[in-house]
Amino acid sequence: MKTDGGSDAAKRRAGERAAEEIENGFVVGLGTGSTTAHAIRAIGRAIDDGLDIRGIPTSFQARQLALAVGIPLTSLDTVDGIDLAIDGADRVVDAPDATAHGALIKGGGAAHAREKLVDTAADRFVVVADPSKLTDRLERSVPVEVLPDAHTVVADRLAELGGEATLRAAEQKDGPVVTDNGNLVLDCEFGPIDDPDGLATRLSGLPGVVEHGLFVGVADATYVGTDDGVDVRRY
Ligand SMILES: O=C[C@H](O)[C@H](O)[C@H](O)COP(=O)(O)O
Repeated sequence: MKTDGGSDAAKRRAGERAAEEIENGFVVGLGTGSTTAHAIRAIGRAIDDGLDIRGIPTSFQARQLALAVGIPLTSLDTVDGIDLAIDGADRVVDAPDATAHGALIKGGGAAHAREKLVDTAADRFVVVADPSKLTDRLERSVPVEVLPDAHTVVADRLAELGGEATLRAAEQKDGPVVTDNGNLVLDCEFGPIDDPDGLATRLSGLPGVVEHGLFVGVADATYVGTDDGVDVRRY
């Protein structure tokens, strides 16, 4: 599984705390990544103890883990809604006085397209993170999932927006990362992103872009695991 540093104990505290929010009968969006994996394992243990819920995974990885720990699965087109989504993030803006407070960059594991679909469909979306993910403003590259035929055209459009795009390369395969949806990922460096909402709108408008990793105004709370507990930010 891809990881991005951070303490595993802090990730576990955040994930397990978020899993405690789940009530009997919930439909739960199951995010992707090493932090959410702790929530998924905790949900599996709660199911062993009698909790009755259904999960909607956001990736192949989340689905495999959910199956392994015994979470009954369903799909977006089978349910009336999602009660709660739990998902990780690569960066979380932690600046209460800034309009971007709570904005996220996701997609370090190339799962952001399905994650955004599920996270935005949920009545409540809780981010789980360790302190290494918190930042005053977004500076990390933005993952942009593109149709395979579109990667050079989109890279040119991203350059016009001031970004430098790199096609994400696979690590144990020659060639690019191919997403769960059969697409490619451009990681785009914009430098400091002062207006994530505006950039998100421009990225969404580019033909060939399937989804980008800026999540602005989507999260309802972030649970930050620490050395000895969990700090909660509500938005
Ligand atoms: O595509 C992957 C997702 O957006 C992950 O939720 C994100 O990369 C955070 O993963 P982790 O909890 O492993 O840092």
